[in-house]
Amino acid sequence: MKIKSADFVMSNSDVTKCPKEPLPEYAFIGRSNVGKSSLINMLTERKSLAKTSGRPGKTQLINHFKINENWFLVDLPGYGYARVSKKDKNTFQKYITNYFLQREQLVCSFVLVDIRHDPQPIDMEFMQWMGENGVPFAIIFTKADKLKPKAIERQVNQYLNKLTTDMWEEAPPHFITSSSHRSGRDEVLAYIDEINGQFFEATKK
Ligand SMILES: Nc1nc2c(ncn2[C@@H]2O[C@H](COP(=O)(O)OP(=O)(O)OP(=O)(O)O)[C@@H](O)[C@H]2O)c(=O)[nH]1
Repeated sequence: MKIKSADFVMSNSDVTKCPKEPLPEYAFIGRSNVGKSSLINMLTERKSLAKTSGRPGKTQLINHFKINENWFLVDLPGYGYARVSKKDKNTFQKYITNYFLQREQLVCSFVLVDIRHDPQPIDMEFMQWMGENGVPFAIIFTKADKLKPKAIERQVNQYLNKLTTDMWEEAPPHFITSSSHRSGRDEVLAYIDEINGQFFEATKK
């Protein structure tokens, strides 16, 4: 997929105020500092569509970007940031939960995990919650440039084994990416393209 346009549309914390256009939507979520902003900038070929920084936990809203005038990319707040107060955490959980459960045009979410880390309870719990609530998702492993191929394979297998042993028969789709090396981009975009095709085919009927 060629990215012809990528435009910021709005930020808010209320799912009912999200854009009304019936376009397929893809949410990106993961632990703070996982490399989400860098990934979004790599995918869209924009230097700072999503703001990158070394300061974890800065995105606190549901951020909509319109891509190629025919799908939405949604940048969600990072979870598990220790310095966010308990009150903020509860508010965060509520509006993010509402977003996942109520946003009809959300066709797939990408859960980002740092490939260097072993499966963390917070990520597993989140994926389990997505599965239980029928929210389709794929996993994006980030920062693959930090590991050698053998170690990448080991980490990916660890995740997939854990998911298939503890949760489901089949593991969700997964992608291995590095924003620093610009790898995995074509695969993620091809996947989005494929789902977009299915979405527009289904809405024609
Ligand atoms: N080596 C390497 N570092 C990366 C990669 N992607 C991001 N980083 C670094 O990881 C840190 C966090 O990156 P961000 O893209 O800001 O992460 P984020 O998930 O948006 O962070 P939050 O604001 O906490 O949500 C930065 O120091 C990035 O330079 C990658 O592919 N490879």
